[in-house]
Parts: sequence; structure tokens; C-alpha cells
Amino acid sequence: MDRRPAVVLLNLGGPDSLGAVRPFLYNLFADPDIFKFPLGAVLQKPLAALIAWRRAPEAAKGYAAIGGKSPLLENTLVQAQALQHALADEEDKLARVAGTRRALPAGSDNAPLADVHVCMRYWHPMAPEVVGRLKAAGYTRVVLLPLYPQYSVTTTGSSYNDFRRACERASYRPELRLIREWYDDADYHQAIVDSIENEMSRFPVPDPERIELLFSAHGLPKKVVDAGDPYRDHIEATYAAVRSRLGWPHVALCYQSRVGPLEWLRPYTDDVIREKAAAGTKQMLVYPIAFVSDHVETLFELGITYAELARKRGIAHYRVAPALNAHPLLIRALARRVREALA
Ligand SMILES: C=CC1=C(C)c2cc3[nH]c(cc4nc(cc5[nH]c(cc1n2)c(C)c5CCC(=O)O)C(CCC(=O)O)=C4C)c(C)c3C=C
Ligand SMILES: [Fe+2]
Ligand SMILES: [Fe+2]
Repeated sequence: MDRRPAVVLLNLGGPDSLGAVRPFLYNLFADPDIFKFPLGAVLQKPLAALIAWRRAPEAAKGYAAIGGKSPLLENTLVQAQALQHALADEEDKLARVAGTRRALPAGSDNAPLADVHVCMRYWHPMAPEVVGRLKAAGYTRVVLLPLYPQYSVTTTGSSYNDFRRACERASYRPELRLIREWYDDADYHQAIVDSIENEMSRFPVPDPERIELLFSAHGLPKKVVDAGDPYRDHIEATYAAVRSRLGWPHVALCYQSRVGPLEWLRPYTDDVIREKAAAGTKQMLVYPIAFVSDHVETLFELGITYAELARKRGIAHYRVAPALNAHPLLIRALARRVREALA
């Protein structure tokens, strides 16, 4: 039987309990695409175990503060479901527009263009189990769609390598297509603008002239960018596009979530919060520009840690816009990219 293709949403994954924090961190630090230890491949795993063990108690505090686990899987599953619906509507609409509504399988008036699955990099469901399911179901075409709009070897690159390795190990050879990046999508930009305008209305003085807007992107060690990773260029292009669509006067781009002793992309979000506070900012809105799903770095780092910092420094009204999650314009952007990949 010639099956519909599969679309696999790729995301980072997060611990589903406090007990899972350490093994999740181990999986992350053992990945040479995200963290290459200077002492070479032999020591990667023991050092990953050591760092995971040292970092786990601190990291667990963040997960404890947001309900004892990462909400990333739930949020990604909601996105998968929304995309599944969008692909069904798309098929229906396309067939009607073309005047060639094809005979669809019995009982599925709105058969979707593809079946949407989720695959996480560092916590379940991970590539070996997802690949096993796809193989058993007999998919011969698989589109990989990272939920990272901007490409980095540490995120999309790592997930792609991991997925391909799992296919090889399972002797599974579907036609694989990777949607490498989609930071330039106009619907995605408009979704961000909508979300910012919506959040603005919650300030006591809902006036862009009176709000400092920070676009906070996940950071990356500077040496990764210096070695040619396009992530910073993609972030800057996203920032420029959204900024010109939005037209607000007081905006800045900064980078959060640095880990370890290396220098990361600057300016750091906490430094910018301090600077703006010192300059007298009273209303601040933070938009998590590199994330399309809420998780520990938006809910805890931005929503709790930096909120406390801002308040202590005198910023009376500090808000974080939620990530897009299942915003209809985001889902439309994703559906269009899938359709293009399948064309
Ligand atoms: C654009 C997205 C991301 C990039 C780029 C990225 C790079 C990167 N991250 C680490 C280390 C950690 N990341 C952690 C959590 C985490 N990272 C991302 C996204 C990007 N990371 C997400 C979505 C999450 C949250 C997952 C969740 O639980 O919901 C963590 C764990 C949390 C913590 O201990 O702070 C670490 C560690 C590095 C080293 C890196 C680039 C080299
Ligand atoms: Fe990260
Ligand atoms: Fe992080």
C-alpha cells in the first residue's frame, strides 16, 4: 500500500519528572553536536555524566518551579495535532480549488496530506522509538520539520543527525526530507507581531512609546558561531523582519540561557535588563524569539528568574509574551512548508 507521508516534528525534549532531569542532562551533554569536550570523544560520556550530575540539582529547581517537569512534550503534541488538522483542511481546500477532489479513502472525508509525529532529541519519545514506529507502519516518505525556525548545528543539525543514525541502525530507508529552516516565513513573523500586540494591551500604559521590548533568543557559545553556524544570522534576520513589521521604537535583541564557562553570544538578556532598569524603564515586555513552544527557559528563566531581577531593579511592570505554541498563523506557516516539501 502506498501510504501517506509522515511529518516528524523535531524538538529538544525535556524531563517528564524531576527524576528524569539528570538522565535528560546526560543525553544533552553526551551529544557532540551540542557540546564537544576538548579532551576528545573517549571522555565525552564520562564527562557528560559528571556535568549532568553536577548541574541536575540546580536545573531541577527550574523544573520544580514550573510544575515538576518540562511542558515541552505536551505543547509539541498540541502543535502536532493542530498541524494534522491544518493538513487535512489543506488537502480538502487544495482539491476543491483544483476542481479535482480526489477519491479519498472511505470514512475519511478530510484525509490529511500527511500523518504528523513528534520526535525529541534528549527525552522521550526519542529517535529510536519513533523510527521503529514509522518503520513498522511502512512509511516510505518522511518530512522532518524542526520546531526551531532558525538553523543551528546544535539543534536542527543534531536532531537530523540523530534521526538519520536511528534510521541506519533500524535498516530503515525512507525518502527523507529536512525542512532546514523557516525563520523567513511571513506568517511566522505576523504571528509574533500579533502575540506582542496582544501582550501589550495588558500593561497599565499600553503604549509602544512607553514599553521597552526585548527579543530574547536562546544563546549559543560564540565559538560555534565563529566556526560558521548560521544561527545568529538567522536570529538577526528574524529580529529585523519582525521589528520592521511591528514598528515599535524601543526594541533590543539579546541572548539568554548560557551554560558553562565559555563566552556566549552577547548581549546577555540579564545584562540588558539591568541596563534598561538603570536607564529608568518601568514597563518591559520580553518576547522569546527563538522558541515556538513554552518550556523551562521561557516559563522559569524569563518568567520567574528574570522577572525577579527586573522587579528588584525597579521595572514595575515586566511581562513575558507566551511562545506561539499553536497560534493559527504559526500552524499555517508550518503546513505551507510541509506542502512545499511534499510537492
Ligand atoms: C534555539 C534553541 C536552542 C539552542 C540554540 C540551544 C543550545 C544549547 N543549549 C544548551 C544547554 C541546555 N539547554 C537546555 C534546555 C533547553 N534548550 C533549548 C533550546 C536550545 N538550546 C530548550 C527548548 C530547552 C528546554 C527543554 C525543556 O526542558 O523544556 C538545558 C537544560 C536546562 C538547564 O539545565 O538549563 C541545557 C543544559 C547548550 C550547551 C547549547 C549550545 C551549545
Ligand atoms: Fe538549550
Ligand atoms: Fe538552555
